[in-house]
Amino acid sequence: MRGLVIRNTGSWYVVRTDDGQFVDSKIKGNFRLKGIRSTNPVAVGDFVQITVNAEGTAFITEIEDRKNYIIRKASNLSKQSHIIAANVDQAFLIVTVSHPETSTTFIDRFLASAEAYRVPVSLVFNKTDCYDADDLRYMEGMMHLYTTIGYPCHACSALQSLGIDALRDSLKGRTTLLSGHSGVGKSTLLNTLIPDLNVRTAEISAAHDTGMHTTTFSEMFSLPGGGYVIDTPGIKGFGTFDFEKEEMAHYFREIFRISADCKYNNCTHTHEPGCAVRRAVEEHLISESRYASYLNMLEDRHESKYRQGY
Ligand SMILES: Nc1nc2c(ncn2[C@@H]2O[C@H](COP(=O)(O)OP(=O)(O)OP(=O)(O)O)[C@@H](O)[C@H]2O)c(=O)[nH]1
Ligand SMILES: [Zn+2]
Repeated sequence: MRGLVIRNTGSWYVVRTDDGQFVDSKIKGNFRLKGIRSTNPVAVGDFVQITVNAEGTAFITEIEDRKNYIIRKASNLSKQSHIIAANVDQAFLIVTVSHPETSTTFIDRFLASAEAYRVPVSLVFNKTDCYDADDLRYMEGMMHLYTTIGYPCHACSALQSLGIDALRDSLKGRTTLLSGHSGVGKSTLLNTLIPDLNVRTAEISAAHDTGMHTTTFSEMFSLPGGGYVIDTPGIKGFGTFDFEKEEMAHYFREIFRISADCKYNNCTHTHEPGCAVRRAVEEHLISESRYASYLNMLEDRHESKYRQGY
């Protein structure tokens, strides 16, 4: 029987079969996936084949090829990775202008890593109900900036259900990873999008699930209008990605576009003569905050923060 892995609690996986049943499943035998040494060979978002036992539980016997997957290193020194989610269509980065403020550095790092993983991102500005005039003006500026670069933006209040319809539209029929700092309102948004969520999570949480609510595991929720949202508690960004100094610009779309005009094709856009990027920053064609994030990531590269994941 074919199904979708919607939840992982240690050695057990909850599989939603194509005919809508939830089956607690375990891995049979040793799965070795090409190219990755992973602590969890099967991840939320995987399509699998299962064989149901007499007790009603099942063995996962096969994993279908993945369209993509998002990983982070299991620990700093480990070569093993943890797969956060598989087969992701897009990510929603939930941000707030205040209560708490999400920094542009954090946003730009997230966007850069999403570029590396080739996952399209939309920015969702939440808590608009508690913004003052300055906050709103700042948010509009940010929305303009990121929309221009090519990231769709939404404004909403998860608490007051404002701006939720537009979100629903772009979530429909897709598998969306939900990310953002702690406290920006991810859980609140999930509950607004899926009003019977509490009931549903209770329903699918099987007997084997005891003590595993430490929210370190990703979980997939099906949306009333079709599509899925993946909640990744405790994971603020995409995992690791390695890159050379000259490649950093690839992950900043507008910087990359303009870098075609730099004098040197290995330009790092820091000090080189004839740098079109630095000129564009001076002429306000590239935002200073984006350029600052770019420099910031270049510096951090030496400390290999991005190899460690976060
Ligand atoms: N004013 C206002 N408060 C909100 C809104 N959305 C969430 N909050 C509040 O912000 C706080 C944090 O919300 P959560 O939904 O728990 O945030 P989270 O992103 O899930 O946080 P973690 O679970 O720590 O990752 C709660 O007190 C919510 O009531 C909103 O749209 N407006
Ligand atoms: Zn340059």
